[in-house]
Amino acid sequence: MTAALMLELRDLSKSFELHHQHGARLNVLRGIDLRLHAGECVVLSGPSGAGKSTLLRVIYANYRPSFGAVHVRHDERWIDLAKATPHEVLEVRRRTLAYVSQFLRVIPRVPALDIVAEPLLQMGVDEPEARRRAGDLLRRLNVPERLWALPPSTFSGGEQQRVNIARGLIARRPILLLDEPTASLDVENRNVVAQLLAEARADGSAVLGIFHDEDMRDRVATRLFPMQALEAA
Ligand SMILES: Nc1ncnc2c1ncn2[C@@H]1O[C@H](COP(=O)(O)OP(=O)(O)OP(=O)(O)O)[C@@H](O)[C@H]1O
Repeated sequence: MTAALMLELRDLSKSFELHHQHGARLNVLRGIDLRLHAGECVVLSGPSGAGKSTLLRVIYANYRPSFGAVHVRHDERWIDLAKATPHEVLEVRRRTLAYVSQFLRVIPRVPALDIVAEPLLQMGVDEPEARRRAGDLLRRLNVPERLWALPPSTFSGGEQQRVNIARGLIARRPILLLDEPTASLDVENRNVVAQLLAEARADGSAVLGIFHDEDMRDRVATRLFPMQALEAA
């Protein structure tokens, strides 16, 4: 059986208007076509400035593309996020699309355990179960138990990143977008993340990510998607 198509980008382009430079335009993405299937891990590769992070942000609907389509399979129907309403975007993010960036957006005064459990609570999992699963995941990611009741604002970069990964992976989503989620992690914790991604793929998640570390890229990628920097318009 062929794996289900989960995400399809068609002729996608993105340019930014540079307001401080008299409205000059910077072309970052042009004519991107990409198909992502369940169980795949496609890694975006290419030099700094090639538009890798921009592409993930366009897919997550943080940026609207200048041209083209972002088709996402959501509840067995297709939604073009380039044209979706804000309500549809939120629905897709709640159940279909997860985005794990390099940095944890710390919510003041909320303990690490609650930050990780929150996506499960939003899906209707009861609180004791959500907190138990959050603890299990933090333990796997070697976040010491003494930190779980504390807000992560004082955590080290690597500890914050592991809380961020736990929050992003705890509620299994069909499509995972990962922007350098392992940049500040040591080898042992990178291994844990590689294992968690393998489990997500085995469960049918489709993964699209950026990993600058070559070793990590080689371990997790089923395919590379090369990108090149464009000239300014
Ligand atoms: N909001 C924005 N407004 C204007 N220009 C932007 C914006 N976001 C990104 N850019 C520009 O788009 C280009 C691509 O940036 P992007 O961060 O997507 O590259 P990247 O391939 O992820 O790079 P790196 O590997 O260094 O993280 C850069 O020249 C950047 O300055």
